[in-house]
Amino acid sequence: MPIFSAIQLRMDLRSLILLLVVSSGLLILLSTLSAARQVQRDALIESTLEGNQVYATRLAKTLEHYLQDAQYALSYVANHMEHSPEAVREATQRLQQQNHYFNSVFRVDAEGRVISIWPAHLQYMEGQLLNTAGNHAALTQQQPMITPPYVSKAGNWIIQMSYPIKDAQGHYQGYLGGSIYLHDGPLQRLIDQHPFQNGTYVYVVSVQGQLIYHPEPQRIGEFAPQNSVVRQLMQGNSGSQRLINTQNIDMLAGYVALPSLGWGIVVQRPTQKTLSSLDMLMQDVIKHIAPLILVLLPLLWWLARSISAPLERLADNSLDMGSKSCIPQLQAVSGWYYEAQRMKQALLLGISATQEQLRQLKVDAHQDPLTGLYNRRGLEKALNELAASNQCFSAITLDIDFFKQVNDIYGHLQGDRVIQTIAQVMREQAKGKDILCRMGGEEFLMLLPQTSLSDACIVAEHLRHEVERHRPIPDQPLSISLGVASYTSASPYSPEQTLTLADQALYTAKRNGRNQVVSSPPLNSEPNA
Ligand SMILES: Nc1nc2c(ncn2[C@@H]2O[C@H](COP(=O)(O)OP(=O)(O)OP(=O)(O)O)[C@@H](O)[C@H]2O)c(=O)[nH]1
Repeated sequence: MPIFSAIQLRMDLRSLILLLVVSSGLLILLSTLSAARQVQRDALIESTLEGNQVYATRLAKTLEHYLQDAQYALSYVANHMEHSPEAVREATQRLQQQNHYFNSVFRVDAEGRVISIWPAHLQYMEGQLLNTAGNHAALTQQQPMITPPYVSKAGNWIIQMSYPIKDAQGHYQGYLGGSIYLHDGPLQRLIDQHPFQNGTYVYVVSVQGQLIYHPEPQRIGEFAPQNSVVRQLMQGNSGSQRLINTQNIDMLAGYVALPSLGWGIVVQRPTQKTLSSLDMLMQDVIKHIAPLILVLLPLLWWLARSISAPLERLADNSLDMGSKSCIPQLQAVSGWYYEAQRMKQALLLGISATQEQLRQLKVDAHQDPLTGLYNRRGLEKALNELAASNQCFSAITLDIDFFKQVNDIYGHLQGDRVIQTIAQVMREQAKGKDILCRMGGEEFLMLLPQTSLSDACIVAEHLRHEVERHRPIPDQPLSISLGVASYTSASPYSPEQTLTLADQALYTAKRNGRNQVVSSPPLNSEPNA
């Protein structure tokens, strides 16, 4: 047997309904969760990108103001500074200590020699030629500027801000400079003023693609032009995007270019961190749905059972459609829904019709169609019942005399009428429990339960007389010959042999001249009539 049909046979309607409902429910739930997750995910990514860009814009403005303020403070002091060594020292000290813009402030002459520097621990450099990238840039350009990041003498990544100093004739006299640490300095305090708990961080990049600030200090000074956001900033573009960064991490970045400084600010958050809240949200949703499912499952089971139960009972009860209890049992099944009700009605109609046909078949099998009396099969059944109940009975066999003549003279239809008349007379003479039978042709038999031979002979004589009286064919006299025998518990003959005795008596009656009753044994020799 193919596997599929084997499975089909085992699967009942209840399991099918459950399977269907549970699987479609799960499918709907999963697709809803998946769609909700997708929508939520897109919204989260969108809002994170937007939030990062807004924050980058705000930070850019703050940074721009900060550096403008620092530049202004530097220019103001440079423009108003006295040239005496004490005045220069006091000015550098005040600028460094009061405003907190710079990690160090220094006055450098036109050759690049340090005239004054603050804080105090750097004063060993005074009088020395300053050999830094910032110094070279300031001396070369001789205008207000901010350098790209470089490593200071003390080994720190810094940027240098400088403002040129000129005498009354406009001759270049050196510059006033300030250094800003790119890590652990005012820049970091400014950028990290709002610490993030959610994995978000900020970095600052120059138009050359060099990291000016990064929370991992070892990365400051690194060039990252392969980073797509850095590339956008190098072209002066602002915006937001999802990207894989140089560390191969999926990021959501908002970025803003600061053309006035030649810098770009990037605020970014790992995508995975953003989406982790989504997983928690989904877990919450499932936690809320799970009890509902637990309540629903038994309900579904009950529903599936209620749907399948009437069909199961209809099927079970229909198996025994021949039994009398079948119809009442089917009627007791509650067909609470349309299809079950229709199936119940169809089964009741079908089984009633089948039972009626069976009944008719049984009747037909035991009945002679011309007279309505029992046929030979009916006789057998009646005889078996008599034998089973061990009842005594008498048998009268009878045969129409010269019936062939009737058929020959008047035809078979008239012959049939005569046969029906004999049957009618037998019915009229019979009592309630008497069994009437047409054995075939014009031969009949009467079984009289609980009747002695002498009483049976009286009945036989009545029959003979009544037949003689009837004239179904007016000009044709009608008579019958009869043989009678009896069966009792003391009888040496079986019930079947008793019928043979009656038959033999009938032949005797025929031989003796017909139209008479002969008993076996003859009446005067009956032992106990
Ligand atoms: N009309 C009709 N005739 C039948 C039927 N069955 C048998 N017969 C006829 O009954 C006749 C029986 O004839 P026989 O057996 O010679 O007996 P009989 O003429 O009655 O003579 P005895 O019995 O010796 O008195 C035959 O002609 C059969 O054709 C039937 O159902 N209808």
